[in-house]
Formats: sequence, C-alpha cells, structure tokens
Amino acid sequence: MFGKGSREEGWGIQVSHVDRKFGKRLVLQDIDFEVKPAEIFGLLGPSGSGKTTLVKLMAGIDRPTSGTVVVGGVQMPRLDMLGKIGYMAQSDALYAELTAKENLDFFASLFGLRGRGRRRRIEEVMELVHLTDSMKKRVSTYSGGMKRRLSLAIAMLHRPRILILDEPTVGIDPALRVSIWNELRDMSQSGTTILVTTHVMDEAEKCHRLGMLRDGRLIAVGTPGELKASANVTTIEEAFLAFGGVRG
Ligand SMILES: Nc1ncnc2c1ncn2[C@@H]1O[C@H](COP(=O)(O)OP(=O)(O)OP(=O)(O)O)[C@@H](O)[C@H]1O
Repeated sequence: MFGKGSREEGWGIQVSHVDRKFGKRLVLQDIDFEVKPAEIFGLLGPSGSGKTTLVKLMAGIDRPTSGTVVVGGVQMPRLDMLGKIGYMAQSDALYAELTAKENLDFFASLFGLRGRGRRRRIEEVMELVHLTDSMKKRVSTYSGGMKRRLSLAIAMLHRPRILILDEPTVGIDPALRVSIWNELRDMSQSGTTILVTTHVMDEAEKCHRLGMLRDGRLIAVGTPGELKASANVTTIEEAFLAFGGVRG
C-alpha cells in the first residue's frame, strides 16, 4: 500500500507516553502512537486540542515534559535531524521583503543545495504549488494562500525523508488542494513519511491512518475505514464525535 518506501526501515516516528505541560497546564497527555515509514498520517482535532504542540515535538523545535519522540531512529530534539525533516508551520516563516526566489535560495543554502540541481529543484517545487509566474514577486505582495503555497514549496525543497505539515491547505483553493494531495501521495509512494494536521474532514479521508486528538489526548487511531467501522458510522466527522463521546 505504501509503495517502494515501505521497504526502507527507520524513517517512521514513534511518540511514546508524551506529556507536554505549559506551567501547570497539561496540554498533551500520555500521547502514544507511531507513524510508519512512507505513511501519510493525519492528526485530526478541533482548535486547541494540541495538534500544533504535538507536531512541534516531532519537528524537534520543542521537547516533551515527559516521554520520548523518536524520528528516523533518533530521539528528538536533535539539531542534525533538522535537515532531514521538512516542517511547514501554521504561521508562514517567510521573508516578506524578499522575492519568492530569494526566499527559496536562502532556504536552499541552509539545506546545502547547490548549482544546477538547486535551480531545477526550485523550479520543480514552484511548479508544483502553481507559483512559477510569481517567482520574482516580493512575498509582501503575496496573498495568504500564495504564502501557504510558498511555505509548502520550501518545506519540500530539500526532499526531506519526513514531511511535517501543520494545516498545509488552509486558504488554498479546491483545485490546487487536489493537486497538492496528489503530490503528497506520490511523495509517500516514493518513501517520504508525511504527518499532516487538518480539520478538513475530506482531507482526513485521504490519509492512510488518522489520530484523533481531543483536549490533549489521543482518543482514537486507525485507518479512516477502521475508525468509521468501529464507531459504526459513515463519516469521519461522525466517528470523531462518537469517539469523543459527543454524538450529534
Ligand atoms: N507556549 C504555550 N504556552 C502556554 N500555552 C500554550 C502554548 N502553546 C500552546 N498552548 C496551549 O495549548 C493548547 C493547545 O494548543 P495547540 O496550538 O497545540 O492546538 P491546536 O490543536 O494546534 O489548535 P489550532 O487548530 O487552533 O491550531 C491551547 O490551549 C493553547 O492555548
């Protein structure tokens, strides 16, 4: 199911008994699950349920209060893993006064991409997010959706083994959303492990497996089919409500 990447060991993510506290507030509680190599794993949950807090631990930009996060066999956070992970945060980390091309060049340098390969890869990712014609425009003139697309292009630039995307398709129109999901599927088929957060139910259906978060707890994990079957419902939305104990 997961294509040729499934033969490669070690590029999964293991989250083991993770708690994250901010002061006295327990924002993540005993989170325990695994993302398999080359899988598209979706984290689904309402606003404030802890999705961003959890993906930051996996991206290695925060550390758990207790428990462990292991990515590609390495316990996080670890600085030398950052080059192997593509992370797209919810708020865009772009230089507004620079053009898209200058932003891409900057991140390409950080990732050690050089020469003709770098130019080709920049063209590829910009084509993918339909921004080729806006390559030379300043990011300050971009719309919100264009900034999201540029952030996605940057996250994919260095062909990371693990791609962590926090709400990647917010503000992106439906046609482009479809092409981005097609690309995510292709990447997973060629071995990239993808963790994506969403509250869009039809996107959740496209993931190989889902984890449902509610109030900092993982209330269910499984394929979309398994989750619907075990809740005896026909939609992911209903399954989420059933697992949360709040049937509509
Ligand atoms: N640095 C912090 N200090 C204190 N509280 C925090 C901090 N970061 C997050 N929180 C709290 O943790 C909870 C979970 O936040 P988080 O951003 O992880 O949720 P989310 O599921 O990603 O929500 P959304 O979909 O709205 O982004 C929230 O109540 C938030 O206020």
